[in-house]
Amino acid sequence: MKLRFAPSPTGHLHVGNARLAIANALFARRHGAVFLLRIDDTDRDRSREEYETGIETDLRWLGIGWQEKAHQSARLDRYAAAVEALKASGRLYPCFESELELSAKREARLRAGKPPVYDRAMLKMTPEQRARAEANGKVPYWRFRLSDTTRRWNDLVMGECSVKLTAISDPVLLRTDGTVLYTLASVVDDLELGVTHIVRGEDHLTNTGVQIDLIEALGGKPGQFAFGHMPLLLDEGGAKLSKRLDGLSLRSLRHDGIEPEAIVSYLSRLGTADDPAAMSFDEAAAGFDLSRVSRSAARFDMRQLLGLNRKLLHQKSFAEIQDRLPEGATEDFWNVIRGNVDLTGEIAHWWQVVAGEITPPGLSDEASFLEQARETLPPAPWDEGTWKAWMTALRAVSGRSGRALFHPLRLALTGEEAGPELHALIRLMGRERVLARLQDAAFA
Ligand SMILES: Nc1ncnc2c1ncn2[C@@H]1O[C@H](COP(=O)(O)OP(=O)(O)OP(=O)(O)O)[C@@H](O)[C@H]1O
Repeated sequence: MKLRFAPSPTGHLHVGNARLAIANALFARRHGAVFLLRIDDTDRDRSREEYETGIETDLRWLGIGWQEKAHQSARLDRYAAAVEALKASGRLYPCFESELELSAKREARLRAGKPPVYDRAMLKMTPEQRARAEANGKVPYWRFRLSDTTRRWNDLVMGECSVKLTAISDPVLLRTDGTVLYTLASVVDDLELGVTHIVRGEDHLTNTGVQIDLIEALGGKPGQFAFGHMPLLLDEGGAKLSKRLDGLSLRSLRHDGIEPEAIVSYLSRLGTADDPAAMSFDEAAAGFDLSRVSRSAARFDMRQLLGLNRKLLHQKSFAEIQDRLPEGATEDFWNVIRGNVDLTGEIAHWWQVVAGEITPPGLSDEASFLEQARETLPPAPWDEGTWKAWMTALRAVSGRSGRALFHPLRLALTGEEAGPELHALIRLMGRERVLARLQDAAFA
């Protein structure tokens, strides 16, 4: 078994692309199949090496490896050979009509109440007519003559699908400049590189009937491939994600401090009836089933992803996160803050709170209370009973309790309205820092 993920290196992978990469990788892991990374780089103007490097970085970050890699740009001779074979079998025929002529024909057919399908006029051209056109400097493009049949397949996601080829215009597979179209390149690759399962986005669904026809014309069997078309992923506003728009890229999520496991967990169960849960790559693979994926478009929900990220961070041990903690950060520090971070980027902030500087909140209204807090602060050394002893003393001198007692303290000590438990934070901060913070807040 072999699956492939085939991105074009024309931008950074977004979460929609990632959904497909993850689906292929999980399917491959679950069934022990080979994962092929195919770089669809035939668009020389838009393809860039840095994007290809970026795709590899993103995939590795998600925990996706590949056993094989191919570049379409290195296989142009294979596409040329397929073109020759199709010409020889008469399935590829030359056409000379201009865009203008074609649109006039389309309109005439529509006016006559017929579907605007190409009329195959060029199939009837005699060798003399063709020679004359070429002598006049015209260069043909080439269309693939579709079978007069309906192609059917049982899609792994969409269920029973069919495409009536007589309702479709014969597609152009070779341009006047000699370059081939994606449909041809993709089919040649899938046939020659031994792919067995084609799992891709719904944007390729309408083309599948044509591809099955082409597979057969190139010597394959119509049922040789299993197809699965996953619905497109929309952004929170309902728009289709695109590399061109650089929206919701994996790169930006990584920079924002999202964990790769959160993305894999979220995207592997998106559009299924399963509740989103934080899981490892192997757990995600074990329960992955394309037939459970909804057939309608899914919407990306950042809150769900952040929720999973928070859970995953909470579960991480010091050893697992250590290399991403600020220098000097201890296991105690991690255990105190880990329940309070949505994103790894927030860790540095809490490190500043316990071991660095914060902007003092202006609490001059609370100056006398903060002074009482300084006076009642127990002497060093501190232990687990310190906080309780301090609060008992402070309650007695200030007459405060509940929020009136804790809120100004939290603000003065951390600069934040909410966060990890204060009793744990003060032990990480140490007595001198606590005293300084109380003073700074009173005079800010
Ligand atoms: N919004 C999306 N949701 C789900 N899958 C998508 C989405 N966009 C692309 N894909 C899938 O991602 C895979 C890689 O495709 P490709 O590199 O052509 O991405 P693309 O974002 O459509 O590119 P571009 O924006 O440059 O046209 C394909 O299987 C494609 O079907």
